[in-house]
Amino acid sequence: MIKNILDKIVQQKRLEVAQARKQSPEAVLSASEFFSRDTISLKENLQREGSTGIIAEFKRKSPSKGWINQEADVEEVTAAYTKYGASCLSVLTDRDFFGGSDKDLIAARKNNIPILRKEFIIDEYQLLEAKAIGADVVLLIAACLPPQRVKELAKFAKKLSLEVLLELHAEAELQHICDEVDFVGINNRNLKTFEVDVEHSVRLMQKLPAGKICIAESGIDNADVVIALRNKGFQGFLIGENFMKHQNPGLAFKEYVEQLKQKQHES
Ligand SMILES: O=C(O)c1ccccc1NCC(=O)[C@H](O)[C@H](O)COP(=O)(O)O
Repeated sequence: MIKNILDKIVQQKRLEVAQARKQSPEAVLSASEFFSRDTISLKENLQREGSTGIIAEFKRKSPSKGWINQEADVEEVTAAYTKYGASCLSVLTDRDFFGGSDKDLIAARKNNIPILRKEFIIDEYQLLEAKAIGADVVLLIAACLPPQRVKELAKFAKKLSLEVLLELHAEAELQHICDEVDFVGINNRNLKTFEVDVEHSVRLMQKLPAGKICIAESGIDNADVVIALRNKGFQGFLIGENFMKHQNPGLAFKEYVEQLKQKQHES
């Protein structure tokens, strides 16, 4: 029985992985021009003095909103995100639910900042793919994986020099946190109702073990929220729709960062 959207997405991923493995076996992936490149560290970027901490997402559509920006040009948008101070790019590579593709990430790779492959990872093959298309960071979603699989996949990612963001939605998933993950993300979007509540990340953060870099995800719609979350100890802020809903997401990002800097200066 399908319980929420993630179950549906994971079902689709199983089919996609089986098909992709036939089309491009591991040896093909490891021959990619990006496979041997040195990855760029998000950890270092987030800890850099003056970092905005913003992980700016290229997101054309979503299960909760349908099409957000069907026309957006990935090269143009990610270049602007980079130019105006993103600490990292997040690129959705899922086609069916988010309108993304591996090609989008390859296009975003022209920018010299870390890139998160935003994907629903259930298999080591997808980590090889991430490396082959030029990602630096991968996402593991606790709600899709048992704790032991998080550990195995995170270990495999580290061998490929990929940093790992573990995403939590609920307190019951705290047991998924392991030494191999670099960042713990708390997603504010309820997967059953799609409601977003930024206070969710604040509440759950208080239960996290010390020592992990925390990233707040979803529904962060203004600079005041970033400041409030930073004051609570978050170092990263994953933001998609708030920029992508504008005709010119890069300009929306620029204005957001200007507001953030202005407010930080005043406080
Ligand atoms: O965005 C959705 O509707 C969604 C539905 C089901 C699973 C994941 C979903 N989003 C993935 C994300 O984590 C967000 O794209 C990311 O946190 C940015 O969120 P936002 O700033 O609210 O676009």
